[in-house]
Amino acid sequence: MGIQVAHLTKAFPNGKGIFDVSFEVQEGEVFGFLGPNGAGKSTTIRHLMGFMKPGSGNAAINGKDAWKESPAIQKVVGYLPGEIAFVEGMNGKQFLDLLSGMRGLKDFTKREQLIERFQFDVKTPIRKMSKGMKQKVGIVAAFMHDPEILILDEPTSGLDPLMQNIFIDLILEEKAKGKTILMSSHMFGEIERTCDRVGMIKEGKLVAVEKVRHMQTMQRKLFDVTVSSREEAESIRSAGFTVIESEPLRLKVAVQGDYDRFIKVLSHCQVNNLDIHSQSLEEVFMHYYEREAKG
Ligand SMILES: Nc1ncnc2c1ncn2[C@@H]1O[C@H](COP(=O)(O)OP(=O)(O)OP(=O)(O)O)[C@@H](O)[C@H]1O
Repeated sequence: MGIQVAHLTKAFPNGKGIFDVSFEVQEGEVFGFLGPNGAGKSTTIRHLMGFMKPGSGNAAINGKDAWKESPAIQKVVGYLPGEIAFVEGMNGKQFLDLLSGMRGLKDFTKREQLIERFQFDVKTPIRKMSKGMKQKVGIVAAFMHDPEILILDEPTSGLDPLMQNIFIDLILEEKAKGKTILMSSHMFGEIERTCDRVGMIKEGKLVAVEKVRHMQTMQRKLFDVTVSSREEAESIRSAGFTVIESEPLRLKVAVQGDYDRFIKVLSHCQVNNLDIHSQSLEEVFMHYYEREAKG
């Protein structure tokens, strides 16, 4: 069960679109869908919600074809669109009431908790809301019926850092309850903190799917070290690590995993200065992804 996308292709007349995209999100898994603007994240997601007919291939949720069984799917999924289409003239509460009515929602506890958590005045007319406030209404709408599957298109866009953190906590709680979640983003940080696996899409093609944990093991640390003699600098240079920058007494060395051996090499030197920088997962992905692109 969960989410399946198989060879999904949709070419727009302008030549853009998505091409042969395949991935699965297992039940209980949180999957991050990462890519730059215009890469095809929303197009893929719209197919999963049954808003678009695939050119070829298919998308399915819990074994149901997203296009053919779209009404049934929309009932069980919590969906946050990239851009929410609000009904003119409503305030936040009226909008949520409308959706609650359409879904036959009886228990409003979760909805009230979410409104409290995201701290916004639900009675504000939507046309007067900031982008962030509208996003909060969208988040409440996606989560309030406690769906088993959540499909979230750039959920933190427009949220300030405090609210981004509240959102990340919410995802982690839902994950702990066993929810299946697909979320798109162009920010690596939130994907790293929440997701089990990440798929990277570029120009309509899925270029890599990896476990976040695996990406983390590929993370390097950059040691910026200043020693007191040229001999010491040479002993570091010849120890078999990747030296990125080299001055007579100062070296920038990339170390991946074998920190202990590097520290032992340093222990024979007089270290006058030391800075350590962890390569971000985004940098790891970029390298990975350039390598994949070159084949
Ligand atoms: N209905 C459409 N007709 C023509 N082109 C489209 C249509 N929908 C999307 N596109 C194009 O397809 C590409 C993928 O768009 P999509 O919205 O899926 O990207 P995205 O990864 O979600 O980007 P963003 O981060 O900007 O939301 C873009 O070049 C977009 O202009």
